[in-house]
Amino acid sequence: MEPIKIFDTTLRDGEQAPGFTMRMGEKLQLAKALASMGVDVIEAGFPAASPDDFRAVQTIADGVAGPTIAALARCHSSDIDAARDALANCKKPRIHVFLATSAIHREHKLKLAKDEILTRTRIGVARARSYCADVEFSPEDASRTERDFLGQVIDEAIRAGATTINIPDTVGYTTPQEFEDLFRWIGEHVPGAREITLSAHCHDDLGLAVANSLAAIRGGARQVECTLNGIGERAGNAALEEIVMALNVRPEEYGVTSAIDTKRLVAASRLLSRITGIPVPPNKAIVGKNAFAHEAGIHQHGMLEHASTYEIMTPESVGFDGERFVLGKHSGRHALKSRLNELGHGVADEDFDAVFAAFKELADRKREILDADLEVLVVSNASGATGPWTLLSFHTSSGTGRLSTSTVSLTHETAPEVDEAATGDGPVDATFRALMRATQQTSGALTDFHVASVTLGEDAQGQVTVDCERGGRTYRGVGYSTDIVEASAHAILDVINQWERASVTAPEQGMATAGETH
Ligand SMILES: CC(=O)SCCNC(=O)CCNC(=O)[C@H](O)C(C)(C)COP(=O)(O)OP(=O)(O)OC[C@H]1O[C@@H](n2cnc3c(N)ncnc32)[C@H](O)[C@@H]1OP(=O)(O)O
Ligand SMILES: CC(C)C(=O)C(=O)O
Ligand SMILES: [Mg+2]
Repeated sequence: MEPIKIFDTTLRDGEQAPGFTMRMGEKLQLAKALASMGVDVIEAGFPAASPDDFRAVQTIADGVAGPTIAALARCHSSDIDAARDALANCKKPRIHVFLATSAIHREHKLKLAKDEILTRTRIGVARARSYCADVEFSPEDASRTERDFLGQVIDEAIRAGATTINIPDTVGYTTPQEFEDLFRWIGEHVPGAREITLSAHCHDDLGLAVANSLAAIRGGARQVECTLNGIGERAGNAALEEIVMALNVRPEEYGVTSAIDTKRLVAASRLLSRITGIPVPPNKAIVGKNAFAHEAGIHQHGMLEHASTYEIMTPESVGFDGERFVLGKHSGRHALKSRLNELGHGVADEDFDAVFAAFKELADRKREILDADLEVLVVSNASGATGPWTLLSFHTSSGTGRLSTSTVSLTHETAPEVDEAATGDGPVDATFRALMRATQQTSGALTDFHVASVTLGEDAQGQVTVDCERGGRTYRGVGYSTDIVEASAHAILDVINQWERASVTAPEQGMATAGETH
């Protein structure tokens, strides 16, 4: 396995993207995290761009040990001198000089002829080399540059002293096949190209930045330029974590190995996200919240049998400590049973179908089922206090300065559907009255009402506890739902069911029940 250099440009190309500006202390913190992760080169900034950029490069050059610290410069003597000055105290400095070479950039932007590009390249690289033994040259927009001319420019840069030639796909235009071929061509046709390091710098305008970087490696690149989370100009740069893990997971494909401590990838990604305030998309490869999460029942079953069924790398290998098994509407019996067992809520086989049905019903209403939701499911099922009345549906309306109304539809174990309506002081009172009327209860009063959130979030379940008084005794009912009025209806019906069950077993004494409080 040959070593490959990981050149991180999060602090330069990454910071160029709108919304990703970082402050000095934040840059230093990120640079230290990159150094601990084992990146070979940190491009710390573009010193000529602003006094702040100059100071950031200087601070990182002075304060971060380990990696080479690179500073970017145009083919302008003042830019190159600024890079030299910012790197003055650096143990491993690199000046990175660039100049666009494609016809589009030459004619429309730089307004320079080919021979002027060659001259400026020579002068710029030689100046940088007179200051620093490590000089990188980038022919900007290389992938849209005429091949012969690109070869001439690279030759000129190598002869002027460049030790790394970086081939940027500045606008994300190339394809993997074309880029691999370009690197092979440079290695075979440009004198001295095999004596220096060839590097790839890809942008993601067509979503091909990582694929193109990997293709460049196959073509002979031994340095790849990339950013954490793939941030950078427009659609971004190639994502560091994706390149590194592709090399790790498929070494036989690329034949190179990086020095990155992959266990630090997730932490570095999160640090960047926290600094910039820009969240990592959940489906982002390697570092996204869902990168190792499974909700689908078939996948969860496979994972429970053997993790390799649906994972090509372990979460530990990238430092992922997030949720793995997410219970939701797509989950199946295997995953539910396994989670309940983990929580210490083993459910008997004969009860499991009921718990699973209640789980699916809740999952249709709630995006994610959390452990507290499972506890509620198990507790509701274990109480066994479900009948004889069941709430089919309800509707309430209420508003400022007007009575609330509630209509309810119920079924009874031994009777057809019943519909009733009532008004009250608020939707809970109206629902209480409608339920009393529908179930033909002649006495009983709602004396206390308490609502609590079972879990957090906008679709959290509410737990409603009601106390109802009848014949000098207080009966307690509990209901759960993502809608608190519905949870109230379930809680009230829980009490009414206790009354009915009590009157069936001992009608004349009004016997105490499981839900009774004194
Ligand atoms: C592909 C890349 O990512 S390249 C890096 C891009 N990054 C940045 O541009 C961020 C930092 N840039 C800046 O702060 C500013 O653009 C500065 C300070 C560098 C220059 O600012 P200004 O002098 O006001 O010039 P402005 O940005 O408007 O235009 C760029 C100038 O650089 C010239 N230029 C562009 N690239 C190069 C180059 N590689 N070598 C020499 N000159 C170049 C342009 O032709 C233009 O020259 P002109 O002013 O003579 O017309
Ligand atoms: C400065 C160069 C390397 C660059 O960022 C690009 O061409 O995308
Ligand atoms: Mg770039």
